[in-house]
Order: sequence, then structure tokens, then C-alpha cells
Amino acid sequence: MFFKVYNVTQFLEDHPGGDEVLLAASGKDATNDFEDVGHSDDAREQMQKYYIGEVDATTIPARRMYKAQTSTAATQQEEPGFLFKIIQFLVPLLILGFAFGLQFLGKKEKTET
Ligand code: HEM
Repeated sequence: MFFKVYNVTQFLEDHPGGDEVLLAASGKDATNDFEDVGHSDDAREQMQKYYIGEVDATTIPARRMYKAQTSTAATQQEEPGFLFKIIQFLVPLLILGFAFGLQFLGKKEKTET
């Protein structure tokens, strides 16, 4: 099966239906989009100006679909974040504990002397 290919880059601004619809229909088989509008014979004639060739449909790669991350990949990514949070919480506590410990030792030494 062969698709007819049209280059409408120069036609974007002049298209009576606007450029957005053309851009939305680019890079794919736009036959249904074109036919659904009920374009006039004049529009079909104009279209021939932009014809650049044909493409074999079997050579077109399937569109890549967005693939959600697998759960294992997600947990692998979350783990370092979680560990980091624990360290962020523990380090100030350790410093505080160390400071109190030093103070306590200092007081003890004074009372002994
Ligand atoms: C080379 C390709 C195309 C040409 C030369 C073309 C040409 C035209 C022309 C001349 C009109 C004015 C109405 C008429 O005479 O039928 C028109 C309207 C329109 N076209 Fe296209 N068109 C093309 C592709 C497309 C595509 C792919 C779409 C769809 C996604 C589209 C959507 C529309 C829409 C929505 C209107 C407005 C219809 C209305 O307001 O009644 N056209 N086009």
C-alpha cells in the first residue's frame, strides 16, 4: 500500500482551514482527516500543487508509544532518595548528640577537679 505525500509547508498560512489542522495531520496518513472535512473539488485541485511523491506504507516504522517505567526501575530510582532523606535526618541528630556529649563531659571534668 502506498501513501501520497504532500508538502504543505508553504500552504500553512494560506490554508482556509488554518495551519493547526494541517500540523496535527502531518507525518501520518491524513486521508480521513481530509475527507471528513468534505473539501471541494477546488481544494482537491489545489492539493496537486503540493504533491511530492509516494511512500510505501510498510517502510514506515510504527509510532513509538510512551512506555511507563516498570515498577522495579521506579523503586531503584526511589531508593537513593529515601536513603538520602534518612541521612539528612540522622546527621544533624548525631552532631547534636555529639555536642551534648561534649558538654556533659566538660561539666563532669569540672566537678571532679
Ligand atoms: C494539501 C492539502 C490540503 C489542501 C490543498 C486544503 C485546502 C482547503 C481549502 C481550499 C479549503 C476551503 C474549503 C474548500 O474549498 O473545501 C479548506 C478548508 C478546510 N480544510 Fe483543508 N486542505 C488540505 C488539507 C487539509 C487537512 C489534512 C485537513 C484536516 C485535518 C484540513 C482541514 C480543513 C478544514 C477544517 C477546513 C475548513 C472547512 C470549513 O470551514 O468549512 N485540510 N482546505
